[in-house]
Amino acid sequence: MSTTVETASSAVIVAIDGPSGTGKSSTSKAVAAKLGLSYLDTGAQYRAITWWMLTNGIDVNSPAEIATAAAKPVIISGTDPTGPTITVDGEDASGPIRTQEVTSKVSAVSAVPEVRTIITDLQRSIAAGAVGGIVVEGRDIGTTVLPDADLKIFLTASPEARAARRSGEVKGSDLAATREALIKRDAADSGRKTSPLAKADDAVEVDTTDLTLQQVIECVVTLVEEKRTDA
Ligand SMILES: Nc1ncnc2c1ncn2[C@@H]1O[C@H](COP(=O)(O)OP(=O)(O)O)[C@@H](O)[C@H]1O
Ligand SMILES: Nc1ccn([C@@H]2O[C@H](COP(=O)(O)OP(=O)(O)O)[C@@H](O)[C@H]2O)c(=O)n1
Repeated sequence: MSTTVETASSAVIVAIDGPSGTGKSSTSKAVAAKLGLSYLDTGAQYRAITWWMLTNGIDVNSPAEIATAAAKPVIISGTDPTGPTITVDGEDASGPIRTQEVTSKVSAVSAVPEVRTIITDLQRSIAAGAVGGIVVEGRDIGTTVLPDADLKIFLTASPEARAARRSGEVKGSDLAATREALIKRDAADSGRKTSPLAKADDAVEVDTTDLTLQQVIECVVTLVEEKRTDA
């Protein structure tokens, strides 16, 4: 299958990658809403397939079992940035995919090549159908899913800043434990064989450690507008 995604000529495709807590989701949603683009959270899709495996008795420590079951769940992503949705076999999965159990297993499930092939195809078809353009965020969008994206951004931030942001979301969470879990997940995502978390050679790197979310959003909006002017 070709990796080139064809969309209407005015449509812009933006790929935003980076590790956990760098601001991918918040930035991508805000940029897409501001510029009238669709939005796709690819992490939510990997979380959804992981949740399905866990609730359907699949041994998530067995890559062979995961591979055999990978094509079974029907995952549908709604791409409105002001209200993104995700369903699995018709059921709203937006809550259950954010549990600690799913977070701790998602790297193992998403490392299985059969899972990546299925989810990557799904992502490409969603991007191709986004006639007004789309912001797609994840770990391998600029390198693998949409290598011809018009603009590629790679967000980074220090582990301390990322852990502080993540623990700020959960009341009573332990900062040190959050930091350790985050570093462990980054290592698994960066170290896997198939389509690891990586910066594309032609991606613009933005270190968000000392930037406010608003500053990051403005930076990305400016980069998209520059691309549109150049086109
Ligand atoms: N530049 C920033 N400064 C402070 N907090 C931020 C910044 N970017 C994002 N956040 C906050 O950090 C948390 C994680 O952001 P999120 O967008 O979910 O990151 P990611 O998708 O990369 O994991 C959210 O609560 C978000 O509001
Ligand atoms: N393009 C992507 C996106 C996510 N993922 C996997 O999905 C997990 C969850 O992604 P996420 O974006 O929801 O993670 P958070 O950083 O938001 O916690 C990641 O840790 C990866 O294991 C991936 O492999 N490839």
